[in-house]
Amino acid sequence: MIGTIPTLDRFFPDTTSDGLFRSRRSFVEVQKSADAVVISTMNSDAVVLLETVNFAADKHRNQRRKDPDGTPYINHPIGVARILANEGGITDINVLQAALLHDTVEDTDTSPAELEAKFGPTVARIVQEVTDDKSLSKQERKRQQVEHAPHCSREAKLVKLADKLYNLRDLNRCTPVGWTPQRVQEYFVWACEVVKGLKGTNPTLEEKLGELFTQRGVHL
Ligand SMILES: Nc1nc2c(ncn2[C@@H]2O[C@H](COP(=O)(O)OP(=O)(O)O)[C@@H](OP(=O)(O)OP(=O)(O)O)[C@H]2O)c(=O)[nH]1
Repeated sequence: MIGTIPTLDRFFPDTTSDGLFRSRRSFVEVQKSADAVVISTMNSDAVVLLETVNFAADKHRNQRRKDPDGTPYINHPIGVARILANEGGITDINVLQAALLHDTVEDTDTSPAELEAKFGPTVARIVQEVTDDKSLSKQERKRQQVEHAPHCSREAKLVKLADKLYNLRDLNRCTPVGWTPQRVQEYFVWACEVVKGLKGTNPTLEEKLGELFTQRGVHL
């Protein structure tokens, strides 16, 4: 699109210098060329997702997965978001952002207030819903996930479904360092109990989870 010289304020009337969540309008980049100002438009959702994945990558920068290769941790949240988009058919930007950020509060120094200031209340709320209370014992955290799953919002249920699908596939791919076959099986059994409370949210993701459980002799 070729146009006259605009002021950026005209295109970012609702954007703050440090806030992204209000800048949902078309992102307009102005480039001066020899004889005209070229205005190219870029999907604002793409910009928001780039900022979100950059934030998550920075927060998880020193963390690795438990697999023998020590895969960078950020591969997990990116994978969860990709499952939602590519397999779950999810286009809700808040859900995709929450997937990218889902372990930042639980596993890094990120606070819920920081997420709300940067990404808005909806994203912060979804992340909070999928965040375990690390002050509790592992047994109690696992119990609470089963108990809370049915009461989560649909958005949080989607993130939880994709999170479990990613982790179960990862367990089939390779065993985390120090895990016995029994511990792997126990994770499948426990994950199935959580997923039972998420049923009726996304048929495709639930079917794929069901197949993994069946292969392990566990039934949804
Ligand atoms: N399968 C797999 N999981 C890995 C790997 N590296 C890290 N994890 C994480 O380990 C957690 C599961 O391990 P557990 O021993 O059951 O839980 P814990 O870390 O809370 O003690 C999951 O995180 P979580 O946030 O606790 O998820 P969830 O337990 O709520 O599903 C999963 O994302 C890996 O290489 N493979």
